[in-house]
Amino acid sequence: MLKIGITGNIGSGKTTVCRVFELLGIPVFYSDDAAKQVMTTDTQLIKNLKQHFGNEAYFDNGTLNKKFISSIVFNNAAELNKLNSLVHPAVFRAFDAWIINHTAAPYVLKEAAILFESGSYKDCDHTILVTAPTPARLQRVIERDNITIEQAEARNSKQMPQEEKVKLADYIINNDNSALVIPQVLHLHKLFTRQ
Ligand SMILES: CC(C)(COP(=O)(O)OP(=O)(O)OC[C@H]1O[C@@H](n2cnc3c(N)ncnc32)[C@H](O)[C@@H]1O)[C@@H](O)C(=O)NCCC(=O)NCCS
Ligand SMILES: Nc1ncnc2c1ncn2[C@@H]1O[C@H](COP(=O)(O)OP(=O)(O)OP(=O)(O)O)[C@@H](O)[C@H]1O
Repeated sequence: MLKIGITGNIGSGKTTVCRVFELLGIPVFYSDDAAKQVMTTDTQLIKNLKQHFGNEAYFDNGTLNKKFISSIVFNNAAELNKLNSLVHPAVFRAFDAWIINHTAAPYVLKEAAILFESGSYKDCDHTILVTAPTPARLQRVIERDNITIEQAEARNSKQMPQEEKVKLADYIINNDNSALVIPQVLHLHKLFTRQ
């Protein structure tokens, strides 16, 4: 079974594109969601995160204080690296456990915002990059997450530039509204299922 990594910079529309693959019956592992999941269920990881970021990283009811963590990591590269080094091994384990339940699928998608930055693209048979121009991407996340342009730019600046990712990706899905997304998805689906 093929493992396909799918990524794109913040606001590119990778989650939206993944929903189309799901409509075709393709299982999608959402790394961002998995990260949030392990950060609230893996007791050793929770302990390590509290030890490093302080008890404020969690609310009293055990939920993650995303605003607090974001305010630290998206303004400091070393802190983001530390967060990544604590969280990513648990996400990789979650993916290995997840894929066991999807061996009947012709291929699976691993959606990750930082597929190339984290090096996890090396474990994938192919990679897809979802692209859109930076101003459109920032505008989308400002509206989706109700954040300021400065906050959106800070997050964007922590990611490898889209033009670098274009060089690394095997396939591109253009989501700038100049081309329809569904035919691009169907084209790749045919390739991966050898239809
Ligand atoms: C910092 C956290 C708590 C903020 O949560 P919040 O719900 O507010 O934002 P969300 O997760 O939707 O992230 C917003 C966007 O920021 C970008 N982003 C998230 N994590 C990272 C990261 N480690 N490096 C660079 N960009 C990132 C992505 O484009 C993402 O879609 C959260 O992003 C997190 O725990 N990140 C670390 C885990 C991680 O690396 N996740 C990404 C894939 S495994
Ligand atoms: N072609 C498009 N035109 C306009 N809005 C779009 C388009 N594609 C996606 N969006 C919207 O832009 C926002 C970002 O899309 P989505 O959440 O799929 O991006 P993402 O790449 O997963 O982002 P992030 O890395 O921030 O999680 C969403 O609100 C989505 O509905």
